[in-house]
Amino acid sequence: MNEKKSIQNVDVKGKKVFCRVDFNVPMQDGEVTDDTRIRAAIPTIQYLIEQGAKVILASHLGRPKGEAVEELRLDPVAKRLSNLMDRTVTKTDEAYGSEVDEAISQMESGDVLLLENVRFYPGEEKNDAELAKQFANLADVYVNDAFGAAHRAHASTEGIAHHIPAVAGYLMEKELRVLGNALQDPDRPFTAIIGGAKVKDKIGVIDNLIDKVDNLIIGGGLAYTFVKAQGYEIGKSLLEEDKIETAKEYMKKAEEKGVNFVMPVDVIVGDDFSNDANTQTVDINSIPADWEAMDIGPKSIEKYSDIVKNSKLIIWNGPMGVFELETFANGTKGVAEALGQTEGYTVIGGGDSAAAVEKFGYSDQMDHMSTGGGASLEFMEGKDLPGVVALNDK
Ligand SMILES: Nc1ncnc2c1ncn2[C@@H]1O[C@H](COP(=O)(O)OP(=O)(O)O)[C@@H](O)[C@H]1O
Ligand SMILES: O=C(OP(=O)(O)O)[C@H](O)COP(=O)(O)O
Ligand SMILES: [Mg+2]
Repeated sequence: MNEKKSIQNVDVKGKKVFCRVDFNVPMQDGEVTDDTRIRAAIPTIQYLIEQGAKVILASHLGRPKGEAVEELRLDPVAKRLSNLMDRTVTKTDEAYGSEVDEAISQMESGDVLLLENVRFYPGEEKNDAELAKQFANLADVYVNDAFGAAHRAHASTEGIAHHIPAVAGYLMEKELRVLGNALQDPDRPFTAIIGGAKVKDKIGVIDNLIDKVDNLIIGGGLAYTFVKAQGYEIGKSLLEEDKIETAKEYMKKAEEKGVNFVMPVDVIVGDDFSNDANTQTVDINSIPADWEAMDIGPKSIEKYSDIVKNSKLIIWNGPMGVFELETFANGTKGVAEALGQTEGYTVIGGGDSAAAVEKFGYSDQMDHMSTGGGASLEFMEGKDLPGVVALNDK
């Protein structure tokens, strides 16, 4: 990262700045339920304002797959940012085009504009060259502060950087510095806890983590592809069918390398994806058909907590269960508590994991709360992040 230009190495005074942020925040009923990622981007936005730049913010929200989805518009995000910064944030209903051109032409130094969800355009995730140019045409300088999306080579995270001067924002810099330091010659025992719902994205990370960690704990929706790979039935639990063989290979590799591969020993199953679901606590080999495993059970929490308390470095990405529903929150709460109590160095990554830790009141006890889940995992694996690679060298 040292070799990439940062916001301080470029003149932004009075310039139009396209600033990619990760405002992919948890939402419910049109309200932002956790604004960690919005707050994390404020130092960069504030700096740009102080420099008299015209700040054009861009972000994705959710996975709208290239078309406009009403619930994924960024208006609630603009409102929250405006409240947090106590200033007007103009929001456009497009991310480029005549409405945007008009709004930018009205901007004065220090004004802040938020473009519409960039994933409403099919070219965003395809890293379409034309769309990247459209974005670049809006501004003089590109700042990437979206660490949480830096593992994506998309038009607003990668493509645009090839057209105008491109530098890292403060959040991007801080994330790379802190995560880089933690991973350099890690203290041991080194434990990784991986959960969450983005199974396809995250399962591959395990391969490289096995080469680095002493304990690899699996939980959340990610666990059940492994449970299935062990030969147990998983009812209606989250499954990535075509990753079962991969899961088997990873478990074998962990055994060969002497890595302690830790799976849930019991789970809470529900008959409905709601707080009113009927629930049962069952051993991992007894998940009933037609039920869905939505949290880890008490024996698993205890097992995971013991390992966490005896570790010197713990990285955690992905909730242990559907923590948004109180009925299935105990696993995530229990693991968060153990991380809060351990003397080891704790790194939490991911929009939803950070939201959970915040919700349960443990964020002050963590050593580093990363805004990136998939991004922090890929970085810690040693992979290059396309959103960083594309920035200008010093
Ligand atoms: N057993 C499970 N079944 C279904 N979804 C789950 C399960 N455990 C966790 N989840 C969901 O995983 C989501 C977060 O996953 P992910 O985005 O991968 O994590 P992060 O944002 O921390 O990187 C949460 O919304 C949570 O409800
Ligand atoms: O929320 C995000 O990642 P995370 O769930 O791993 O924390 C980022 O905004 C990336 O989103 P994406 O996984 O839809 O590309
Ligand atoms: Mg997430």
